[in-house]
Amino acid sequence: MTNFRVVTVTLNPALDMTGGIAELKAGAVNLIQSSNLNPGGKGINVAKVLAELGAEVTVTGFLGDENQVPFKHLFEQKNIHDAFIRVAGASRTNVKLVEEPGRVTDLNFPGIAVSEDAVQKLERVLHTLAETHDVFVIAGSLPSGISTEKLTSWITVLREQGKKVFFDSSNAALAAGLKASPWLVKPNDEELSHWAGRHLSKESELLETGNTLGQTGINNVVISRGSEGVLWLKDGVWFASKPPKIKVVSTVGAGDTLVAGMCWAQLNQWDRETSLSFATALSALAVTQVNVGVEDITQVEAFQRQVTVKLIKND
Ligand SMILES: Nc1ncnc2c1ncn2[C@@H]1O[C@H](COP(=O)(O)OP(=O)(O)OP(=O)(O)O)[C@@H](O)[C@H]1O
Ligand SMILES: O=P(O)(O)OC[C@@]1(O)O[C@H](CO)[C@@H](O)[C@@H]1O
Repeated sequence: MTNFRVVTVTLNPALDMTGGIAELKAGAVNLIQSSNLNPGGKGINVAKVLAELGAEVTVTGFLGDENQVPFKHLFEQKNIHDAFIRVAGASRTNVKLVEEPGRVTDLNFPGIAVSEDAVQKLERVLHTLAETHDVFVIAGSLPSGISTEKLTSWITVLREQGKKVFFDSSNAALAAGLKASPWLVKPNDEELSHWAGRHLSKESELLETGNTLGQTGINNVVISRGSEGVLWLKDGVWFASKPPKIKVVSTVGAGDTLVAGMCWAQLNQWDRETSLSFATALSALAVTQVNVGVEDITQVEAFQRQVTVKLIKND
């Protein structure tokens, strides 16, 4: 019997303040035309989407005690189990400026520094959750107080316990997580380029770098490419998907939604084409709205019929 229990770990959550603007001018006064404030952070976004799809989700990580109310509301609304460690202070507010054609400028702040005591508390929570959960999603940046070595060791321990770890991060945290061979990684093309130390613009370059990752023991390498879609390596075989052409409202959280879709597909043990077309459609739908979430599953199914999936020759 499949269980649909998932833990998502957000070490550095954020309130996302999204502002709509016709055209952003650096160094000038910019008037914002519309605004939204939503609890976010990569693991929380994944949790929200998974909960809406029907998974039983537990969230953990570090949450500031001063502005936790919107997060708590979200967890209550979506029946998400709250296992966050509270830390003194306010979780960061990240600013997302969305210009008319859908271009997003992210202003991501550092977040609250985490104490050694809080780190130990989180380790105990992860240890307990590992007794009853097989799937963990670790996503987002590291706040100060969490070393990259810690991240590597957490993923290593979970993998040694046979857990499926989905991992999505960037910069030094991405490199640290990759060292522990998570079960699935989802860099976007830019993050992968940064990791590789060279600009990967062609599909062949992305495949080559993805193959290198696959050879390190990572079971699934999922590369997201915005409107170009997704490349997915599993068992030495690449598949590519292309989403339908859509009007972009905001791309914030599209990558998290893709991770949630891949995770949901795995929980359901769908075949590869179904998994990839579903996750691609789900993430494309995310782009048509400001916040992440699946209001209407029939919309996802309609998008899924327009996604193309093809096998790629891997030389
Ligand atoms: N303009 C778009 N049109 C259609 N689908 C899109 C578009 N942008 C993103 N997507 C879908 O969302 C997926 C993830 O997008 P992207 O590659 O931008 O992730 P990301 O950079 O990790 O996102 P973020 O960090 O903002 O959450 C893509 O692979 C694609 O399936
Ligand atoms: O600084 P990080 O943790 O890498 O990214 C944080 C963040 O940009 O990721 C989500 C979108 O993917 C947002 O909800 C959030 O603001």
